[in-house]
Amino acid sequence: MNLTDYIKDIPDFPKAGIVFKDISPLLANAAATDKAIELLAMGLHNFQATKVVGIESRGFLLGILLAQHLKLGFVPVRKPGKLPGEIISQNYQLEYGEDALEIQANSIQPGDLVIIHDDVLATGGTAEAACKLVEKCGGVVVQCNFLMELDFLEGRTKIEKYQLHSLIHY
Ligand SMILES: O=P(O)(O)OC[C@H]1O[C@H](OP(=O)(O)OP(=O)(O)O)[C@H](O)[C@@H]1O
Ligand SMILES: Nc1ncnc2[nH]cnc12
Repeated sequence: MNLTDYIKDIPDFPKAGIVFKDISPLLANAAATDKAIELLAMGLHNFQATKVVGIESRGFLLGILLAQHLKLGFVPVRKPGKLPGEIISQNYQLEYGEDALEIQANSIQPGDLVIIHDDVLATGGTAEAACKLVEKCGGVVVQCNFLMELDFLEGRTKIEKYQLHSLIHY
């Protein structure tokens, strides 16, 4: 099975000039989803991870399945104003402007070994902010894990100090 058969290019979405990588066909196919999780999890047992962190919103979809597959708890990193209780925030640069991500302060304990999952690594700002949030909580990022990496955007340069694994490169 070739997972790229289940990822559809949508030209000019959400803006003109962007080719959006739509994972809906993959999610709609149980065997393809299963294969993606099996491949994402490969080698991860070696990291002795204690948590999987998924980034809102598409990072939740496979992130929770990955956490279950590894028998680990799942922790959401969310866009501002979505999480209750004590939260920790991290600002990051977008192509134009700034955004922020948040995590619940007690969701990661000092010493937790964390796998960060998202569907896409593009410019890398989102993943870098998620890594910083985990570290602000005292956790250690043991791997950043992506279904897809858009190589031409060079997002990996922002998170080059971490272990990085992307299943599919464009
Ligand atoms: O590497 P970057 O340039 O930071 O971009 C990658 C992020 O962009 C997308 O999320 P988006 O903001 O579209 O949100 P969504 O997952 O809720 O659709 C994707 O799911 C990653 O989280
Ligand atoms: N081209 C793209 N397709 C899907 N998600 C993205 N996130 C950032 N760039 C993306």
